[in-house]
Amino acid sequence: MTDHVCLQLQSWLHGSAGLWSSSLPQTGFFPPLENAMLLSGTFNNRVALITGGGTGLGRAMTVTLSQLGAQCIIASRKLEVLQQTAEEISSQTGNKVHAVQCDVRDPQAVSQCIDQMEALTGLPDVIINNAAGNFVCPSERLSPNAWQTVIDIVLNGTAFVTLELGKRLIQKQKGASFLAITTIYAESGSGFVAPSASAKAGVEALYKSLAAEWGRYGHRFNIIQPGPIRTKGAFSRMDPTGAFEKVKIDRIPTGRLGKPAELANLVAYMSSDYASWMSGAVIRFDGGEYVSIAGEFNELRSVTPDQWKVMEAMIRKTKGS
Ligand SMILES: CCCCC/C=C\C/C=C\C/C=C\C=C\C(=O)SCCNC(=O)CCNC(=O)[C@H](O)C(C)(C)COP(=O)(O)OP(=O)(O)OC[C@H]1O[C@@H](n2cnc3c(N)ncnc32)[C@H](O)[C@@H]1OP(=O)(O)O
Ligand SMILES: NC(=O)C1=CN([C@@H]2O[C@H](COP(=O)(O)OP(=O)(O)OC[C@H]3O[C@@H](n4cnc5c(N)ncnc54)[C@H](OP(=O)(O)O)[C@@H]3O)[C@@H](O)[C@H]2O)C=CC1
Repeated sequence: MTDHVCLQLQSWLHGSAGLWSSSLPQTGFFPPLENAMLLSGTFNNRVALITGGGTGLGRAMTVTLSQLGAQCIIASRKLEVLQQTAEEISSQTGNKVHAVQCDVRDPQAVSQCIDQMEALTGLPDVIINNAAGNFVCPSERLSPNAWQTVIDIVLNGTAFVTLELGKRLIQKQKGASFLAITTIYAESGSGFVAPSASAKAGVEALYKSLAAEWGRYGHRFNIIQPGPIRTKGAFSRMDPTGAFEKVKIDRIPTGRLGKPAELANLVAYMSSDYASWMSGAVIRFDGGEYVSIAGEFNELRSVTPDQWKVMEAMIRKTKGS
């Protein structure tokens, strides 16, 4: 028996058993709740700008904020996509969603887009910097333009939107909540997405800096780092073959991907007056993925109770160093 368990352990250590496969099957402990969490009317008489709000996670944020009473503006490059999303959400919630075309890489376009927005709704109370560009690529294959494109969308785009709106809000003495959507690897860095990691780290530095500087103008700045949540935009560029999805799920302690509506509830809370004392916060929202990857001994999840008996006996038998 003991020899058999030792052999199993050796085979596991040498990688013939799945390193990340847990000895306990996930039993659906963490079902997602996808309805809007806050009270209806929480965002009545509020205007929310969501960059990249036409698709994926930005779209889900727009649905939730609109359900809760906000008048939303969604902005990105593809006007047709924005218009369709805006119409669908407006008719679903009864609250107007406006579509405004804007390439956040271009500061003049950003300024014009904000002019348009001011004419439509006045300056926003809630700003969600969600637009992004990303793709997996070995760093030695990146061209200068590939690097620059991601930095321009993510870091410069967020800065142009935030600074232009911030200046106008300060001028009008109007408070606002700013939120940036980054990623869990903004902190750790990550191979194969170096431009995105660098840009998202820059966004976090910008938001923490402004949280300190612009609280005096009534502005809050917070950050959410989502873990993997299925969207066409992300998954088609991060896992085009689908080969890595199971690996990802296996290393998430809650045993599943996140849902767009779950993230949208957190966005709504952090953008609402219920969070008016929250500024400079960085909230990781990843089902436990980050700590699961980081912990030195977390692979030991694969050790079975029989294997633990053998290992414990070996450890206890050892005397001295
Ligand atoms: C290990 C397990 C992995 C499993 C993963 C599973 C799930 C994912 C989990 C987590 C996700 C975590 C984080 C996600 C972060 C995100 O940001 S996801 C958001 C993704 N959404 C988007 O990217 C939408 C917008 N993107 C785009 O429009 C385009 O993709 C692009 C960013 C490229 C910008 O488009 P455009 O301005 O039209 O640029 P170009 O096509 O002209 O390209 C500019 C230069 O970039 C080079 N380039 C483009 N694609 C690639 C590529 N795949 N590889 C290498 N280089 C690329 C292109 O050649 C241009 O450079 P040159 O001019 O040729 O030098
Ligand atoms: N899904 C996930 O697992 C994760 C996502 N994230 C983050 O969540 C956010 C949303 O991503 P997700 O919904 O998955 O992906 P999407 O691709 O659906 O969203 C990205 C959005 O950004 C917009 N966008 C891209 N370039 C520009 C630009 N130059 N100017 C204006 N808008 C632009 C796109 O619209 P258009 O093409 O019309 O311009 C699109 O709506 C991003 O910040 C991403 O980094 C972070 C961690 C995990």
